[in-house]
Amino acid sequence: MNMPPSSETLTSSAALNDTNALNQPATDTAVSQRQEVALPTAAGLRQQLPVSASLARQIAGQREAVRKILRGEGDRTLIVMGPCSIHDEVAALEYGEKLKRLADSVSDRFLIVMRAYLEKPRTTVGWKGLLYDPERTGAGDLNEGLVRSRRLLLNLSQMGLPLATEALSPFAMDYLGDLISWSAIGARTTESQIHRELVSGLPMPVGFKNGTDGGIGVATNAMRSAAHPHHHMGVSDSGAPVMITTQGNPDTHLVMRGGRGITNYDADSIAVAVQALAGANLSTSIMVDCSHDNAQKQAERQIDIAREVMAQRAAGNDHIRGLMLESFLEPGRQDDSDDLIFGCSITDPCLGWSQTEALIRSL
Ligand SMILES: O=C[C@H](O)[C@H](O)COP(=O)(O)O
Ligand SMILES: C=C(OP(=O)(O)O)C(=O)O
Repeated sequence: MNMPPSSETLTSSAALNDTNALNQPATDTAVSQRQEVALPTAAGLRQQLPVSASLARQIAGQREAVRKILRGEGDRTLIVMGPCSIHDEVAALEYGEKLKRLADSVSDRFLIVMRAYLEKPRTTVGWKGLLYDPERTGAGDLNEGLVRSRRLLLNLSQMGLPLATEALSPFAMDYLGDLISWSAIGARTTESQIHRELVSGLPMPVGFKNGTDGGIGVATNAMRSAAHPHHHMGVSDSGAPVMITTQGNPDTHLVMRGGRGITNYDADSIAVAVQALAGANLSTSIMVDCSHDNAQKQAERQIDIAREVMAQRAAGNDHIRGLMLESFLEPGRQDDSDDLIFGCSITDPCLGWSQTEALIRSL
């Protein structure tokens, strides 16, 4: 049966026959509804704020130290700890100084890596971190955010601290990744193919968080995907669109953070996860995130969780290789305002410094 052409078909075939229409630039609604502001290229920012040869050697050594722990070598436990997010560089540097002293004093038992989180994934909307909106006005200023983020990472690295971050924008790592020794893919993005492709090309160990529903299947799929080579679209160091080919990242692991209000740091949950990882022929090294759904947004719960997890490790569970803690100078959290408490989180609640120090020494 001959169907009459739809009005859409008529429009497009009319346009195809109209050479003038073909020569007109398309009015693309997706493009016309956004504004663009030029950013520096990744190479340009790295040149403006360079990593010296000795700092690059330090970071290569720190990545290797993290890798060894996650590969099961040695007795040390990796602890990734620091603020939920950094909104104030002065407070972050003060925290970094304290952390460095603490890290040095327990370095026979722990490798402490500072959380230097500059991008926050939001459940819906909210402040997205220093990188996106350094003045926290809501206007966003990525030019300023990139410079301030890189300068802060450089200053913290120069103190001798290994640094951790969450890789959220697939482009941010080109600007900052040379300063990072361990990276997370968050619960909200572990299922994303784009993030798995990104990890496949990253030069540092990466922890995939379990999904926000608490299930580990998404993270184990992520580990399999990220271990694989990929071809994907991206932007070169000099700002051109390119096809990127990655080799696969052999150093990924699972981070257990609970989900949907249910915790998963107990021995049974960890045993189930180890079995699933072993069954999939993946690394059975596990980091327990003592915060997020495991702590049910109550920062102090991290103390008991960290102790309980370290007790499992002391009892012989060698699969547990790392802990994550959210900690800052002051305990708790605050809503953003013009009258902020110095060193207190404006995102998730954190342990204060004295609680943090006491906890690490007790472990
Ligand atoms: O770690 C921080 C938060 O849990 C995460 O960014 C989500 O925050 P939100 O639910 O407040 O948006
Ligand atoms: C957002 C974070 O964690 P998750 O992805 O587990 O919610 C975080 O560690 O800051």
